[in-house]
Amino acid sequence: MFERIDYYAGDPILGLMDKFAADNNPDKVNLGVGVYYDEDGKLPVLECVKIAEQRIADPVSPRPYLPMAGLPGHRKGCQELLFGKDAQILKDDLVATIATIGGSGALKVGAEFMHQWFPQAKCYVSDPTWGNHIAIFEGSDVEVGKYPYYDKTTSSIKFDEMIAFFETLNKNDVILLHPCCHNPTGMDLTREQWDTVLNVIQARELIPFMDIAYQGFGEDMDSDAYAIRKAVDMGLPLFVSNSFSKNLSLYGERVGGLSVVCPTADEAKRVFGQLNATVRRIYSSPPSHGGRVVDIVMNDEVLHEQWVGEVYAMRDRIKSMRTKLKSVLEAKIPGRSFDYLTDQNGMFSFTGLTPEQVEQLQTKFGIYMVSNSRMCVAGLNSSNIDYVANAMVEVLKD
Ligand SMILES: Cc1[nH+]cc(COP(=O)(O)O)c(/C=N/[C@@H](CC(=O)O)C(=O)O)c1O
Repeated sequence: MFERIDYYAGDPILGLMDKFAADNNPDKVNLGVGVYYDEDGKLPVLECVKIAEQRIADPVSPRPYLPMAGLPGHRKGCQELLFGKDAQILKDDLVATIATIGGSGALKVGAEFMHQWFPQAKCYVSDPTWGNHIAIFEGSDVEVGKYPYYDKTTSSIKFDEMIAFFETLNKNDVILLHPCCHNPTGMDLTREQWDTVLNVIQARELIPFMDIAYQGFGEDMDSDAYAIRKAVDMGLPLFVSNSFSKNLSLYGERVGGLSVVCPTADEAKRVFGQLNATVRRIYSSPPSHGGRVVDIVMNDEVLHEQWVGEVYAMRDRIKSMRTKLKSVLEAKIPGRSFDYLTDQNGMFSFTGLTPEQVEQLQTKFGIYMVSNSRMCVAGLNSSNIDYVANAMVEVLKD
């Protein structure tokens, strides 16, 4: 019956978690999956989340189905985080926002919506990008192409090539963009570069789809949303998928959002309805617990302020690990530049190691990076950073 079904080769990122768990090396270090670990190597529960969960736990309340679009407070929290508390588009009801099953769920609903309502549109992703971007859109029968983005030889962005490529695209083609903390390269556009990209998108009548999964880990909550808010200022139609997995450290609670900025309130109403219909036919409604945590943290002023502080502490620890690793490596390999570690933003660094060197790190040292050489810098801490640096020196020498 099922003998013709292909074996699943596994996911290049999530598959690392199982391999890491099975590794008996006492010195093993997980620099694979994009998860923030604290200075003790532990996945934190944020203080603001603890308080929110205490409120949810006492008094205990029933767990009815949520609306297809999720809790209004979850949706409001997404909108204010992405567009700003006083954004005119929110006052004018121009944004259709639903709560989703993480950023992945937001991308999936967005892809399904595009396939249904813009069937001719192709989706273009950066080269390289988060691998699941391609799988999610192709899984919704949206044809996926790649735009030039990262130059491995110079550890820089192929900006002119990217712009030239955008200028060849057709009306309503979708461009999947990372507003900050690019995954997997960590290389972000400058504000001037974003302005140029958005001008081309406007001129070619392309549809920007911005996937922001690390808001707050780059510069700050508002700066990280620069591209999003600039697109709004320009009056562009805009899709935004956001994730609270990393900045609320709620990975397993599956909380995110999908927002669509529309030209009129009537269009926003139409889009909102179809987003609901799309949710209904995929998973009916989003999870309750995570949605309530988002609602409480995002809408309680005191908890929101505490949350921002906790995110910036995570951001700053990652930045300190980047600086430390760079200085240790440059001391051990004089004359070789490791500027990429501090040029890059957010959770990831594209180390440029070859697949063979990445494999050696794993088999000889128990250090796990993604095979494309992506390192999750948030897996580094004071007790493992010298071990990782020495191992990198070893494999770089071979
Ligand atoms: C850019 C991006 N977008 C969306 C997601 C999905 O987030 P979620 O809210 O958990 O559905 C991730 C997750 N990235 C990390 C984990 C993964 O691969 O699923 C990663 O890149 O390691 C991203 O890196």
